[in-house]
Amino acid sequence: MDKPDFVIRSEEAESAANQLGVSVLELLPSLVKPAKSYARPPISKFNVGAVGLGSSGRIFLGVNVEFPGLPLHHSIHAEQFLITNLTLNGEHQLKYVAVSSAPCGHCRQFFQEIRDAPAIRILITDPNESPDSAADSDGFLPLGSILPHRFGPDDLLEKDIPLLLEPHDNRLAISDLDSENTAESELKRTALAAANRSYAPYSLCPSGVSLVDCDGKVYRGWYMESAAYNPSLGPVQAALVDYVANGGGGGYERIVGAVLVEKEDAVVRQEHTAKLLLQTISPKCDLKVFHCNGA
Ligand SMILES: O=c1ccn([C@H]2C[C@H](O)[C@@H](CO)O2)c(=O)[nH]1
Ligand SMILES: [Zn+2]
Repeated sequence: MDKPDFVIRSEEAESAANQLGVSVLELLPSLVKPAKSYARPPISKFNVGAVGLGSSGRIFLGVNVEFPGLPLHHSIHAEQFLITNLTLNGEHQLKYVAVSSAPCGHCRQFFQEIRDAPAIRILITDPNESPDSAADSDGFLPLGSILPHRFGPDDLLEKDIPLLLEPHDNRLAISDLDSENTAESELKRTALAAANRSYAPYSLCPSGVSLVDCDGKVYRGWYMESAAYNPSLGPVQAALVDYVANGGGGGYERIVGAVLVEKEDAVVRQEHTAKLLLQTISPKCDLKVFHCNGA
C-alpha cells in the first residue's frame, strides 16, 4: 500500500481474499500488521491496529493516536478510531474485529454503543494471548464473553433511540447560513452537518467539527457519547480520525483552520477542550466557534 487505505470497499476485500485463497474474515488478521504501521503513538511507542468488518462487507482500519503536550485521556484508542471510521463512512453495523492486543476496558465499554454489541466477534492477534474457551474455531470471541454484566445504552435510554452507528439527524440549524458564501461558510456548513450526525443521546448536546488543511482539503467529525460518560470521544478527535485516515499521512501543523458547531446553552460544551487540543497540536490553526439552535 503506498497511501494508507483506512476503508477497503467490499469488492476490493473480496478480490484480495480470492487472490490469497482465504475468506474475507480470514483477511482481517492479515491486515492488523499493516494497520499498526499507521498508528501515531509518540508517547508510548506502542502501536495498536484494529481491523473491522461491517455488514456492508467493507473493511475498516483503526489505529491509536497520542498527543504530546496533552493529558493522556485525550488519546484515541485504535478501537475507538475504528468505530469513528465506521460512523464517518455511514456503516450501520460492525460484525467482526481483529485487533493487535486485548481491547482495554474503556474500548470494551465504548463498543456497547453499537446495537447488539455482545454479538460483535473479536479476534486478538497478539501471539502472547492464550486461547480462550469462548472462542469459535476461527478464533473470534463474542464481545459479550469479555465484557459480561454490561452497562450500556439499555440502562439509560428508551429502546427505540438510534444507537451510535444508526442513522439519525439532530435537526440543528444556524440562522442565515444559507445566504453566506465564503470559504468559512463552507467549513461552517460542514461542521453543522457533522453536528447533525453527532451521537449525544445522554447529554443531548451534539457537536461537530470541520478542519481544513493547507491544501484546502476539508475533514470532519462529530462528538460521540458513551453511556459510561468517560469513554466519550470529542468532536476534534473524531475530525482528527478523518485527518489521519484521509490527510495523506501529514502532520497536524498542516491543519490551518477549524470550525466547531455546538448548541448555545449546552450543558456539555466542547469549546474549551477543542481550543486546548488544537492549540497544542496545531498552534497556527484558527478555531472559530458557532452556536446552533435545536429543532
Ligand atoms: O484497548 C486499547 C489499549 C491501548 N491502546 C493504546 C492507547 C495508547 O495509545 C497505547 C498505550 O496504552 O495503546 C489502544 O489503542 N487500545
Ligand atoms: Zn482501549
